[in-house]
Amino acid sequence: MANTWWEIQVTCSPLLEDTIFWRFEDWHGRGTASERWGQQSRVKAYFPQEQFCNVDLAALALRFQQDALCLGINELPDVTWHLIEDEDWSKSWKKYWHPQPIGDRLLINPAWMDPPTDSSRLVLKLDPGTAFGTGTHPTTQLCLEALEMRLSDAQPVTLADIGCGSGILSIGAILLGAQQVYAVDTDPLAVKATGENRALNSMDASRIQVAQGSIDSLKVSEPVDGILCNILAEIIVELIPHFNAIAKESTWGILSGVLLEQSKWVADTLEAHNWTVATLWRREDWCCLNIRRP
Ligand SMILES: C[S@@+](CC[C@H](N)C(=O)[O-])C[C@H]1O[C@@H](n2cnc3c(N)ncnc32)[C@H](O)[C@@H]1O
Repeated sequence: MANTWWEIQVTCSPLLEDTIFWRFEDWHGRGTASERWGQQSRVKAYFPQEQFCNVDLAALALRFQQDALCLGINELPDVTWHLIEDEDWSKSWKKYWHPQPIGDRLLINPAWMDPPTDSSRLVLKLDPGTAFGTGTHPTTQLCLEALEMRLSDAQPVTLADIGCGSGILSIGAILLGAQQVYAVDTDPLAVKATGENRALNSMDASRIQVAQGSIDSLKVSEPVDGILCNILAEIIVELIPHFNAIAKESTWGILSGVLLEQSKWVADTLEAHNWTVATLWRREDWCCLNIRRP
């Protein structure tokens, strides 16, 4: 465990907030959080000191400015960073993360807090560690809400979770009634976090089988009923041609991590591989594609 952390703070136009948030999550920022600051947004994240040196941080600030220019935002983001000690760090980011209801049935509860006693929701306990997936990002929320709709008929289904991160979708799926989930992630820290969160939720290792790798590392013995994939569009379009190997005629999918302007590109790729977009759900600049066979 690191003793010293970078606290990076970006004050920017609300139009840039999502991009900054996503970049922080993609770089495995701990406790990524955003809040309104007058007319502006303020996004913060924490990183172990050894992850960046000052030069890296200066380059990162430049990257955010380029993001603003690419999006046609004239008001450039203000980026600051400073080092804080371990104890301050845990107080800093944990204070932004509270129990969070998602959809009608789930409640994401930080591992270090007692779940509320007055809620009838299914409690998903989570300590994301350095992995993506706290439930605060719109793409994760959209996937969980879509799962809730898909699994409400309580059919025993088997799922693949490609890019499982903290394991939030796999665990949410089991809570919502899925029988078994096969999860993979290319990041070993995500594989570890998924295993730890599975245990935190008292789920047997056989219900969520997690492995390091991508779609070809899924340990499925037969086609799955549903595919979950919340990764960036650039990666999803590379994975789509491989979906057929783990799917049957009735298999459905929930894909997110796709920016609205990328949705046509992803839909066209799906159609070229015998999939169709049944519904497209939108939150902020992101969308979630509910897919099935034509
Ligand atoms: C946006 S996070 C999603 C985490 C979680 N499933 C959620 O919905 O919040 C994407 C995850 O995909 C992983 N990833 C990236 N490329 C991948 C690939 N080609 N195959 C499998 N996982 C990948 C990343 O390491 C990251 O943990």
